[in-house]
Amino acid sequence: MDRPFIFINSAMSADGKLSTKERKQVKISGKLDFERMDELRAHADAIMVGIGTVLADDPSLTVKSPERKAARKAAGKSENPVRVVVDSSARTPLNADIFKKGEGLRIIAVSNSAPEEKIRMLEKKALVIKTGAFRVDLTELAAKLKEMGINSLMVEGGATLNWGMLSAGLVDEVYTFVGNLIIGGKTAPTFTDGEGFTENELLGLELFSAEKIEDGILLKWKVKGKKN
Ligand SMILES: NC(=O)c1ccc[n+]([C@@H]2O[C@H](COP(=O)([O-])OP(=O)(O)OC[C@H]3O[C@@H](n4cnc5c(N)ncnc54)[C@H](O)[C@@H]3O)[C@@H](O)[C@H]2O)c1
Ligand SMILES: Nc1nc(=O)c(N)c(NC[C@H](O)[C@H](O)[C@H](O)COP(=O)(O)O)[nH]1
Repeated sequence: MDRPFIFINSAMSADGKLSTKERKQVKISGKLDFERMDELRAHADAIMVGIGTVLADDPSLTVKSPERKAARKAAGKSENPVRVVVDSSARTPLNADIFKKGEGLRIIAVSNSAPEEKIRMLEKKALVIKTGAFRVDLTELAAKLKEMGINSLMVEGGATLNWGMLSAGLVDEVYTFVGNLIIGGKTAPTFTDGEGFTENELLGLELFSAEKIEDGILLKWKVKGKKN
């Protein structure tokens, strides 16, 4: 395959929302689900988020457990997976936590229409990859990551990037933790936003695991391709 193995891991409310209508982060996962997420991060070659998530949550995307960081080191890897931001217009703030915290390569994926001056500033902190005219070409980006030796890629949202990856046929597996709360709001981000599929484009999934974790449930799906 000319791209890495790609999976999405997200936490959503019982009504399918990723955050509130103000795009404010909500604690959906409990301690055990955050531990599971840390384990997934520690085993991934790279983690990817959209610029919407960086602007809303300012995540560091680092491995948290000292034991897992040490295990990565012992295996000759950096403490953290490569951190990738999909950011067509190069809006990533220069003081974002992904730059401030932890060691390891950062990649900012921009489009060819991103402002050159901002790209030069980002290049002091990260590798900048340009693909696509106005929007990052996710297929080309995935192929470039593979060329760099990235064999497993964990996508951590948000709603628009999930759509971009799923609709481009770039996702092998989807892990959704469904938490014990309702967020509501028709403008609150859901697991997959974007344009949405029409009736005859729907994406089929196969459930391969359902596990109760604290007061929620973790569902694991394989992506099977077009449903009909
Ligand atoms: N609960 C969770 O697990 C979880 C995880 C991550 C984010 N979130 C939430 O999701 C929200 C952010 O989601 P969002 O949808 O606003 O932003 P996002 O993180 O999905 O980023 C979207 C941006 O990615 C960029 N992009 C570039 N090329 C693209 C392409 N080809 N396809 C798709 N996107 C492309 C665009 O600039 C787009 O605006 C926040 O509220 C955050 O708290 C929740
Ligand atoms: N798995 C998960 N459960 C949640 O309940 C929740 N709100 C998020 N939200 C994802 C979001 O982007 C977080 O901000 C990053 O998971 C934080 O990452 P850092 O700790 O900064 O590395 N993710």
